[in-house]
Amino acid sequence: MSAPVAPLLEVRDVELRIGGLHILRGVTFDVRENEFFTVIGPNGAGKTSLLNVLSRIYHPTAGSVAFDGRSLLEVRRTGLADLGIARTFQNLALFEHMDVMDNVVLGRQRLMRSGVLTGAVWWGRARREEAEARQACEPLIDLLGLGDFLNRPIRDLPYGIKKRIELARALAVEPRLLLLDEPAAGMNDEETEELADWILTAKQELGVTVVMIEHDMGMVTRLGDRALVLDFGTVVTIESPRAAIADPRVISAYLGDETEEADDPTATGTIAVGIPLGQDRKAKHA
Ligand SMILES: Nc1ncnc2c1ncn2[C@@H]1O[C@H](COP(=O)(O)OP(=O)(O)OP(=O)(O)O)[C@@H](O)[C@H]1O
Repeated sequence: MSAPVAPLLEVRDVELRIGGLHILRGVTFDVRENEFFTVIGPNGAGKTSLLNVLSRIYHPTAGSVAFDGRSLLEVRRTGLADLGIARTFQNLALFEHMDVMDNVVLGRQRLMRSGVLTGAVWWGRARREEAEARQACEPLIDLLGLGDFLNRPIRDLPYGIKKRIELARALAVEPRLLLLDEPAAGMNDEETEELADWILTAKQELGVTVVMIEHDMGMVTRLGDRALVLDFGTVVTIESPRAAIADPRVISAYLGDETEEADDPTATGTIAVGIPLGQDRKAKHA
């Protein structure tokens, strides 16, 4: 009998308190290698805070986070790329005046030995490395269908393409684990559908493990192997996305006190997206 494979990411009893707020409460889950793991939950549930813990922006008050058997809590944020962890943000973080290729190549910095300063000294080596980095990014540019936009400044491109460039830049790190924070935020249905295709293509071709926060339930059910549902910083359930959005505990988490007034929240495939964070929800964090 073969030994069970250890999870790639192990999160145990994570607590996060900031000021008077208790943001994450005993959050525990595993992500398996090659899995597409999604995190859903109402506004203010703690999803981005959880991603901030995984990407070392927030240090948890208690609990442990291990990546490939090693504690992440001893790793600096700047060391994540070396470990093979990359992240995208809810708001685009691209250099608007630079072209597509330059933005994507920036993602490879950790793989280049010459930094900006050493580059000034070892000009020749830096030039060579940059040329190699550009060459190494070409298959990724092709994979994500960005070839036609290569030398265009980011600022001239539509939002949907910019999101794809951000994905390419994160993938240029050659990560084992990719953290996506609401990739479909601000996109229309068509753009969302298209981005979902690109994410799936990248995942399949590059064999990367993904943790994705997303409000668009169509995207979550289409891409996700499992969904972790957070509410008030607590894990409500971890199950297949379809089972999760039909789970009465999840429906009631999304609807809060409005359960009796609402029709079937899953009917549109976008369960309760945009339900505002009411006073009751805020009070419960304290
Ligand atoms: N640095 C911080 N300082 C104070 N409060 C914070 C901080 N970070 C997060 N919070 C609070 O923690 C709670 C959870 O926020 P978080 O952004 O993680 O939720 P979310 O589930 O990602 O919400 P949304 O879906 O609206 O993005 C919120 O009440 C938020 O105001």
